[in-house]
Amino acid sequence: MTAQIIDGKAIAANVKVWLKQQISQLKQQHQKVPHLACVLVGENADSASYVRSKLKTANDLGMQVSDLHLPAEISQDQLLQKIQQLNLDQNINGILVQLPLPKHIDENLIIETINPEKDVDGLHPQNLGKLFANQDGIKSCTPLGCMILIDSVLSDLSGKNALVIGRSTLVGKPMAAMLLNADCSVQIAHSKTKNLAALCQQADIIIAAAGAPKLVKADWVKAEAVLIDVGLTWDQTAKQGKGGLVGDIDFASVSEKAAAITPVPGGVGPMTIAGLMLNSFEATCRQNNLPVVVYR
Ligand SMILES: Nc1nc2c(c(=O)[nH]1)N[C@@H](CN(C=O)c1ccc(C(=O)N[C@@H](CCC(=O)O)C(=O)O)cc1)CN2
Ligand SMILES: [Mg+2]
Repeated sequence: MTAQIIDGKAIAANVKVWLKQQISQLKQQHQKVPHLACVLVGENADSASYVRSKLKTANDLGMQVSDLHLPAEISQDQLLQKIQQLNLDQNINGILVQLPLPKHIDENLIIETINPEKDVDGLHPQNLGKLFANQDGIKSCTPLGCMILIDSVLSDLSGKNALVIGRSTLVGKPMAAMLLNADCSVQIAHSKTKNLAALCQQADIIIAAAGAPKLVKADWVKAEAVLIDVGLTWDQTAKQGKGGLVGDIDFASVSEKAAAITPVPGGVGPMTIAGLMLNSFEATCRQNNLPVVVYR
C-alpha cells in the first residue's frame, strides 16, 4: 500500500474532543447548551441507526437532544406543523430532518420550512446560496467533513484541480462550492459525463459521491492524487462473500497508487456526524450573538 489512509474515525474523534471543550466553555461562560432536535419519519433501519448515532454523539458532547420519531403515515401538513413548532421553540438551536423522507412528502418543502438559522444540516436554499456566494452561513455537513479530511493531508488547496463526481444537493454541489471557495479549480462530473477517466487523470483531488460502487479505478488516478470516498453501498460479494460496505473508489487498487485515500467504512461517514455537531455548536453561538470559534 502506497497511499496514506485518511482515518475519518480518528479525525472525527479529534473534532469531538475539541467540541466537547468548546461546549463546556459555552456552558460555563454563557450558560448556553446547544439543543439539537432530530426528526425521523418512518422505520428505515439505516436512517434509525444514523439518528441514534447523532443523538448519542450530541449527548456525549454535552448537548441537549430531542428525539422525534414520527410514524411513516404522518401527512406532509402534520410534518410541516412539527417543523414550525421546532422553529418557534426558543430552547431548540438545531433541527435535523433525517433523509430520505417517505415518498408522499416533498423533501424540498420540508427543508425550506426549517428556520435557516437552525438548519444544522446546511441544506436550506438560503444556506446553500450563502455557500455559493462565499458568505457566512451553515455549511452542508458531509462536504464540511470532507474539507477537514482534505485539509488533514494538504496544507494549501490553492490552484489544485478538484473533481467532484456526483451532483446531489446533499453532497456534490455544496462540495464543489467549498472547493471553489478554497481556490481550487473545480469540475463536476455526473452520470452523463463523457470520459470520466480522462477527467480523473487530471485531478489533484477527487471526491467520489456518485453512489456507483468501485467506479474510480487505479489507472484513472495520478500518483499525487488525494481521494475522498463518499460512496457507501452494501456489496454481498465483498469480504469473500460475507458482504460488506464499499465506496465509489476501487480501494484495493487505488490505495496502491494514489497519495492519500479515505477508507469505507471509517472515512467520510464519521465526519458527516462530526460536521453536524460542529454546525450545531456554531448555530448556537450565532443565535446568541456570541463569537464563532472555527475548528482548525
Ligand atoms: N438529514 C440528513 N440525512 C442524511 C444525511 C445527512 O447528512 N443529513 N446523510 C446520509 C446518512 N448519514 C447521516 O445522516 C450518514 C451515513 C453514514 C454514516 C456513517 O458513519 N457510515 C459509516 C458506516 C456505517 C455502517 O457501518 O453502517 C462509515 O462510513 O464509516 C453516518 C451518517 C443520508 N441521509
Ligand atoms: Mg419524497
